[in-house]
Amino acid sequence: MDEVDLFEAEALALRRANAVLADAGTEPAAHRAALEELVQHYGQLMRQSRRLISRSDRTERELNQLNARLKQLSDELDYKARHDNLTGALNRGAVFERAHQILEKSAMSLVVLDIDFFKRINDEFGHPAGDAVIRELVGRLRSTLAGTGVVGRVGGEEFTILLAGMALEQAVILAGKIRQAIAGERFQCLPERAVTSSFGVAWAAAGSDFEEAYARADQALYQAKRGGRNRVESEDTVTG
Ligand SMILES: Nc1nc2c(ncn2[C@@H]2O[C@H](COP(=O)(O)OP(=O)(O)OP(=O)(O)O)[C@@H](O)[C@H]2O)c(=O)[nH]1
Repeated sequence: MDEVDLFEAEALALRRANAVLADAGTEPAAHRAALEELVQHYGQLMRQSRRLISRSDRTERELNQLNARLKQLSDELDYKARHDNLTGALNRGAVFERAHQILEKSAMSLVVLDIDFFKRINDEFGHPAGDAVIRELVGRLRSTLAGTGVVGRVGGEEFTILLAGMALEQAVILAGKIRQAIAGERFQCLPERAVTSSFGVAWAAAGSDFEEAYARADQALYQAKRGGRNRVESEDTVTG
């Protein structure tokens, strides 16, 4: 296929001007005409170049904006993939991943907690009221923890708190404070009835298996439920 010469008209004008220049016998009028033609094409080329430059600047700005938007969307997607959208807490996958990262470097305690008789809250007050309780409960967890620990929602009404570097006894005390922060004052979103939770606490050495510690905390939680709920049990107090 023949290539299209974008500057065909300009090339012709240039060739004509060169021919006039090379011929010593040409009339001044012919020189003038060749010069006028060159000036006209030169002006046109400048106008087109300016247009092209401003168009490419605009395209570059649009590309930068698109890139920024893409980055924002990918950050949002990443956030959504790792967080529970009802409470903003880490989701199960992200909390387990975080736990493995912590255990690579240090020991930790973990607290699992589960809202007591949550099904009844849903049954009596409706699912949206249940959702509001979950949100307010996470708010109370966060304000009691005051920046200590990582909160994850690992199931519908079950949460895990990772406490890097914290001893079991301290974690049991902290779980007691959280229990009180939940049970001690009626929820603003559900003043009609008390909300309580049960707790299981376990400790994991650095480099140990998180899933095993999680199972021990879960066993302690089961004992807290069996023992009457609204209480804290630790792996040390599990009787089997
Ligand atoms: N509103 C609401 N309810 C949920 C959500 N996820 C799970 N649930 C409900 O949580 C309830 C859990 O009930 P159960 O596992 O029987 O436990 P429970 O009633 O809390 O009883 P115990 O744990 O034994 O004290 C079920 O009714 C689920 O439908 C959620 O995101 N929102």
